[in-house]
Amino acid sequence: MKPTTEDLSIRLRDAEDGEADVPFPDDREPSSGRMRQVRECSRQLSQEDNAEDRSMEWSDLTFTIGSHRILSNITGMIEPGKLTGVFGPSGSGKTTLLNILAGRQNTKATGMSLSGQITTAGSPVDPISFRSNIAYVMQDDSLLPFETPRECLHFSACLRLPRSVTEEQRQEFVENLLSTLHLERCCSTIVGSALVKGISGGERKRTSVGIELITNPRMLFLDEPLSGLDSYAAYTLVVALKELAEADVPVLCTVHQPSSEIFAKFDDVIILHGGEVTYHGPADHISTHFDVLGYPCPANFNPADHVMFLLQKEVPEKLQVIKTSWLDCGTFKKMHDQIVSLRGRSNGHPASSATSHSGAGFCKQLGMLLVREARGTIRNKGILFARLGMSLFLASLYGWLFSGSAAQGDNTHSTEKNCVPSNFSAAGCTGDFQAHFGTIVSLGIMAMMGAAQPVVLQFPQERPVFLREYAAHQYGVVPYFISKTLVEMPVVMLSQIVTFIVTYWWMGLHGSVLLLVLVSWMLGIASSSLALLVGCGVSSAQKAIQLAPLTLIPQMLFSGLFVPVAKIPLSLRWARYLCPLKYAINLMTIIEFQYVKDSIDDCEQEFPQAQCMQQSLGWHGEA
Ligand SMILES: Nc1ncnc2c1ncn2[C@@H]1O[C@H](COP(=O)(O)OP(=O)(O)OP(=O)(O)O)[C@@H](O)[C@H]1O
Repeated sequence: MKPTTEDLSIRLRDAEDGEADVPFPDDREPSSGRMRQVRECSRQLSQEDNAEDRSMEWSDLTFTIGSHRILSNITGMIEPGKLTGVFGPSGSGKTTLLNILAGRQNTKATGMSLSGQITTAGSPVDPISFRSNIAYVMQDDSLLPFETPRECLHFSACLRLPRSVTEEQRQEFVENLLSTLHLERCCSTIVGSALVKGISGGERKRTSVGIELITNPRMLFLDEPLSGLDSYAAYTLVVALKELAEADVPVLCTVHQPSSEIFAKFDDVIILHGGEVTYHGPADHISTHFDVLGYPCPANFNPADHVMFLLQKEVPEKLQVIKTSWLDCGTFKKMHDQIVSLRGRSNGHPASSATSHSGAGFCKQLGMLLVREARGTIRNKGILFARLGMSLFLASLYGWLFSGSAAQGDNTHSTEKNCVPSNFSAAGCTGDFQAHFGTIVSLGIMAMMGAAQPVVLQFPQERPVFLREYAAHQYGVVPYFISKTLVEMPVVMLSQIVTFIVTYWWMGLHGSVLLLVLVSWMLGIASSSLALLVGCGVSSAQKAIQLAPLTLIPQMLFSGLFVPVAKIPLSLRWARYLCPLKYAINLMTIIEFQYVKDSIDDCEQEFPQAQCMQQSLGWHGEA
């Protein structure tokens, strides 16, 4: 005969009574030496002590999007001293639960609704305003590829620890953290990326954890920290997390498929299925729980695998029985009573929220960002040489294409009568003048594109790092932008010098080479700032590439090459004031054609070509 839900509940209670010497929650003896030292050190350095508030409880959490119930009546808690894992099949709601508790899930958009209560040490919290108290390590590591683990930790320590902390203390803390996370061997190797080999995935993950430990967080959440790691790297990371938990920081992490060694490291586990809890309690009690429900774990079988297979192969009616039995069992009731008692003690007082603002002032932020940006630019030799190589190649191509096209005007001042340069054809603004003016416009366009193109992709790639650091109040937008621009300036200058060294004599230009380099450099800076703006407005590199022409192509239309300024419809003519390219081309043509300007002024009435040039260049108040 099939056991009823009531029978199962009684059997579960009996089984739990037999284990009365393992109370929930259990008080394990903290074993970690080094992690505890790091915690103590960060607590002292950040001058905060909130050890008592380090628990989180949630009850009856239900989250729906439209008609889709993603989480259903979830109740649970995490406590200091414990490493808690959230397990479950794909799509069971693990990430959603973690994000809601961490205040990183948008729950207020149209069609979304969240109900239930979240408290910390019994005091109600709004997860979004409490989020700065929770360190969160995302599934994809947000680290800069050309920084080393030591530099990442040092950067974070400089900007997040209070100003009273000395440089020696900071360095000592960083070294301590590196050795606690077993990062000594790779501390001077770059992090790397998909294209550049760097430290291993496990080391990257431990670096991310280290960054979050700088400011003494109340709790640490990690989304799928073991994904992509080999079994040993995954194990060492879990050992580090366990040590951290034992040093009084509750750690909650989602895990897809833990090995038995990893599973054994967890103190508590939450098993989700279809947005509902099937088990939440001590990891070493899970086999007994499912055994009582009629699903004994075979000998020498990983209990996590056993439960995961069970949840995926069992029919819906039986799964419903498992879920109902959980709400009826003693483990759940003890946890529920503990939550009620904690909330009763706090008397509904809202939780204190320690907001961590940058420990550094504006100049310190700017200095740190400048050093990091310059370091990244110098180390990223591939991109640096590609930029300079591209300038060299394009300059050679342009030089070849326009070779000598500007040189023919040298006889301009030679005769009194023929005062307009000989390169102005009788057909008007076409022919040689067009080629001469074309050299200037194409140099301008090259400066604009060459500076904008690399930057437009840069921010979308760095976006996760910026968002993480900005959310942690490490620095403001202004120092970030200034540092990027300041580091971009010498790079743009270098590529303009390369361009003009190749083209100036080859094309036979007349204007001052220094002024031409200066103007195209300013154009490059303006264009890279514009590209940064486009990059900031979109979430991915692909979108940035698609949007970039929107800002660059209209500038070319107002350059004066395709249609003279005077012929642009009045209703559109104002737009040229928004185009750095137009300003630069005006300046460059004034510099380049200065030697014929007087002649053109003198001959304006006599030669229609001269008037045409006045219009193209925007002289006589048209610019
Ligand atoms: N914005 C959304 N709109 C509709 N459904 C969503 C949305 N976000 C998540 N879901 C659904 O919620 C369920 C839970 O998603 P969640 O990412 O939390 O699962 P998970 O357990 O973390 O899965 P995995 O292990 O594969 O990452 C899934 O069925 C998913 O399709």
